[in-house]
Amino acid sequence: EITTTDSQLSTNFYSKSCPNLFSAVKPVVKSAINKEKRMGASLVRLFFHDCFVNGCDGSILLDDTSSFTGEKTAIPNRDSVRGFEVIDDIKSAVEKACPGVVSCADIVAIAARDSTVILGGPTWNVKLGRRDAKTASLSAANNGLPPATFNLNQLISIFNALGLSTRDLVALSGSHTVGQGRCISFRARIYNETNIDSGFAKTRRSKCPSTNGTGDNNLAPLDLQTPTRFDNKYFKNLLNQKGLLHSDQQLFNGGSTDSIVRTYSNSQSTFFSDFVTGMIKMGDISPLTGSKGEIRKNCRRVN
Ligand code: HEM
Ligand SMILES: [Ca+2]
Ligand SMILES: [Ca+2]
Repeated sequence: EITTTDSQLSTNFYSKSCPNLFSAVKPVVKSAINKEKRMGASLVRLFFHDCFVNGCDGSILLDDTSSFTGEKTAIPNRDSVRGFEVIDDIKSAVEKACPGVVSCADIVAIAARDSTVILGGPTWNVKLGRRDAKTASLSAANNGLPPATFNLNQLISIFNALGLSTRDLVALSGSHTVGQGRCISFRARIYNETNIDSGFAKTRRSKCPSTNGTGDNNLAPLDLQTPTRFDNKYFKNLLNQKGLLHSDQQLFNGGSTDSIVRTYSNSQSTFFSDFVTGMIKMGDISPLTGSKGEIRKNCRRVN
C-alpha cells in the first residue's frame, strides 16, 4: 500500500502568507541545540515519529487529556521521544510573525531540517502546506513505528508499506549518527548477540545492567564516535559490528543492504544526498491538505 502522494506540498507554500517563517524558526532551534546538543537529534526523530503514524500531521504533538489519549504514551514514544517544549517555543515565535497561518506539522518538518544542518548534515528545501490533525492514534503509534527488535525483512516491509525504498531505509537510519538510546532498547543486543564487537559490547554493558528493569533508562550514544555530529560515522561503525541497536546492525549483517552501508561509509556525500531524498519522501507521507485538518493555535491541542 503506497500512502505517499506526489503531494500538493510546495517549498514556497508560505512565501506570501509568512515570508519570515524560516528566520523565525531557525534561531529557536539553534538556541535549543546550543543548550543541549542532543535536542537536534530529538527533533529529527520527532519528524519520523510523526510521519510514520498517519502521516506528517502533527498527531504526535497532541497531549493526552481526561477524554483523549494520543500518541505520547505509545511504547516507542513514552519516556523516549522529546522536543515538545522546543516545538512550543518555535510555534510561539511563528505565531508572533504570522498568526494562525503555519501548521505544527510543518514546524516539525522545518525543525528537523534545521537540526540536521546545525549538527553538520545536509540541507534541503522543505516542502510545506501540511495541516494539523484533529486526532491521534495510540494504536497506530504502537503498530506503525518499527521497534529495535525488527530484522532486516521487517524493516524493509514497514518502510516499503509507506512508499519508502530499501535505500531510503538505510539512508534514513543514518540519522542514528546523532542522539542516544536507552539501555532497554539495546540490552538484548549487548548481552545476547554475536554479531557485535566484543570490546564494544563490554563497554556498553558497564552502564546497562543485564537485569530487566535495572538501569532501563541509562543512555548510550547511537554513534559511539561522533554522537553530536551529523556525519557518516554511523555506517563505519556498522562495518565494525558496532551498531548499538539490533535494527542498526541488521543493515550490515550479510544481507541485501550491506552494499548500501558500504557505499555510505565510503562516501558521506552519497549518504547526504540519499538522506535528503529520504527525508523529502518521508515528509510526503499522507499530509492533510486543502480544507482537511486545521492550523492549530497550540500544537498540544486541537482548536
Ligand atoms: C529503521 C527503523 C528504526 C528503528 C528500529 C529505530 C529505533 C530507535 C530507537 C530504539 C531509538 C532509541 C530510543 C530510546 O531508547 O529511547 C532511536 C533513536 C533515534 N532515532 Fe531511530 N529508529 C529507526 C529509524 C529512524 C529514522 C528513520 C529516523 C529519522 C529519520 C530516526 C531518528 C532517530 C534519532 C535522531 C534518535 C535519537 C533521538 C534522541 O537522542 O533523542 N530513527 N531510534
Ligand atoms: Ca502523524
Ligand atoms: Ca555522528
